[in-house]
Amino acid sequence: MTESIRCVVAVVGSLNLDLTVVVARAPEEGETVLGRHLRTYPGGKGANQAIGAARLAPTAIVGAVGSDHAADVLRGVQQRAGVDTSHLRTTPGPTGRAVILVSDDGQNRIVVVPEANSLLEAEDVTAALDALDPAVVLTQLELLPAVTWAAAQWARDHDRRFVLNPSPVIDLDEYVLAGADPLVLNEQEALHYAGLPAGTPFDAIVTRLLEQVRTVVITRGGEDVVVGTEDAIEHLRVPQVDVVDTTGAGDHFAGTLAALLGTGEDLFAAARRASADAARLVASRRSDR
Ligand SMILES: OC[C@H]1O[C@H](O)[C@H](O)[C@@H]1O
Repeated sequence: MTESIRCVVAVVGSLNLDLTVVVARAPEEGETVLGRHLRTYPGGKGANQAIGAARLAPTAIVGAVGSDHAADVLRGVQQRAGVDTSHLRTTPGPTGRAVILVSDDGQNRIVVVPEANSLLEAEDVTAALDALDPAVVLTQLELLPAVTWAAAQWARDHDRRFVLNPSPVIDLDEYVLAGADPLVLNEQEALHYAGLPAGTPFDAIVTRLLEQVRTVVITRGGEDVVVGTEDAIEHLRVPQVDVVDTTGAGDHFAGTLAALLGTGEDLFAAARRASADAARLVASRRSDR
């Protein structure tokens, strides 16, 4: 008899087919620019995070895709990465899409059209987490607020680690924020949730966030990663690389971090390793990842 492997990370999250246009520079308002080429890639913050986590620990994705070809593509990509897709719902209609502009400096601008992602319901999440019984629940904010709430509530009720990547930025319920351990976010998101203006010193931002959440990890691109707990705030150095495409790097960071935390790594060590992995990703084209 084969023993089933315990799920370490359950990613409650979005899956999108990314339509990516590479441009020399992003257009200004009212301006037209020529794109270099258009490519499609499997994406969605949840899907990207699940792939990052699955490299290090048994991982499942809890989400929804549509009933189109994109759904087959995304499910196949998850399965080939070793992600358990048995809690991926198929809903009538299209799968989520994202339109992404990547400019020559490697930076991106993203518009997400949620489609099937917005059909995932709180009950789906609770039932899936009951069945998977993960050590860590990782989520972001491309799903309905009630779904995020259900993920946070399940983790709290079952005393499991809740890793929250509050992206894209919305006005988030205090209850959801309070469970975050850690809250994983970038600089702009950190300013928003801290309610502080640009230019505020990072330790002050972390201190403010720690009034709302248990632990904080702020990724600052090539600058550093700031990790805050009730005992210490540390600025971790990140590897310096030539930036090719930053798309999905933050997701990869969050997935890696969740997997390492789920396997018993300490937060500072996990953030160090996750930033090294994310740096490697940023230095490569998505087609080569
Ligand atoms: O973080 C990058 C991701 O954001 C959006 O979800 C896109 O689908 C893309 O893959």
